[in-house]
Amino acid sequence: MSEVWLNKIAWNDDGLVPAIAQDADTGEILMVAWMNREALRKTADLGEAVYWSRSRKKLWHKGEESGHTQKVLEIRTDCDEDVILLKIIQTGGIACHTGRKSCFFQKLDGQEWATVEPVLKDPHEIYRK
Ligand SMILES: N=c1c2ncn([C@@H]3O[C@H](COP(=O)(O)OP(=O)(O)OP(=O)(O)O)[C@@H](O)[C@H]3O)c2ncn1[C@@H]1O[C@H](COP(=O)(O)O)[C@@H](O)[C@H]1O
Ligand SMILES: [Mg+2]
Ligand SMILES: [Zn+2]
Repeated sequence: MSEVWLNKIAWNDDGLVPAIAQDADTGEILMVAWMNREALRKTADLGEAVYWSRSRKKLWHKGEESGHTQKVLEIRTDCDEDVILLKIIQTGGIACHTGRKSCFFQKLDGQEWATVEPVLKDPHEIYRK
């Protein structure tokens, strides 16, 4: 198989690489998750973000439950090929399972982490649990 492009990635000891999802329009960082080989291959094939869930130990097609899929416009890696950057369009405008746009909603304020982004939708309405 011609998977030279996948061999180039510096997979960690668990066979994973961190993947950053960035809003293709605004440049905002929406989330960071993990990919294994299969996840990256599927992401490229599908044109939608597929991660590896470390706790659930399975491929995770982002949005499979919430509908908040991520359309992938571009896949990049960095100079030493140990991180993946996805330029995406976020379906529903919500990447985070807390109902916020971005997972990066906590900001250091002195000695405390302050929540600085609004919940756009109640997670109980997004997830049936
Ligand atoms: N939807 C999310 C979600 N969205 C963004 N993120 C971020 O992505 C990171 C995923 O990396 P991890 O390896 O820590 O993921 P994980 O711990 O294996 O995932 P969970 O066990 O938390 O589900 C998290 O740390 C969050 O910052 C999410 N992490 C988990 N989920 C869960 O994924 C499931 C499916 O959600 P949808 O994909 O939106 O349908 C639901 O159960 C959600 O709770
Ligand atoms: Mg987690
Ligand atoms: Zn989140």
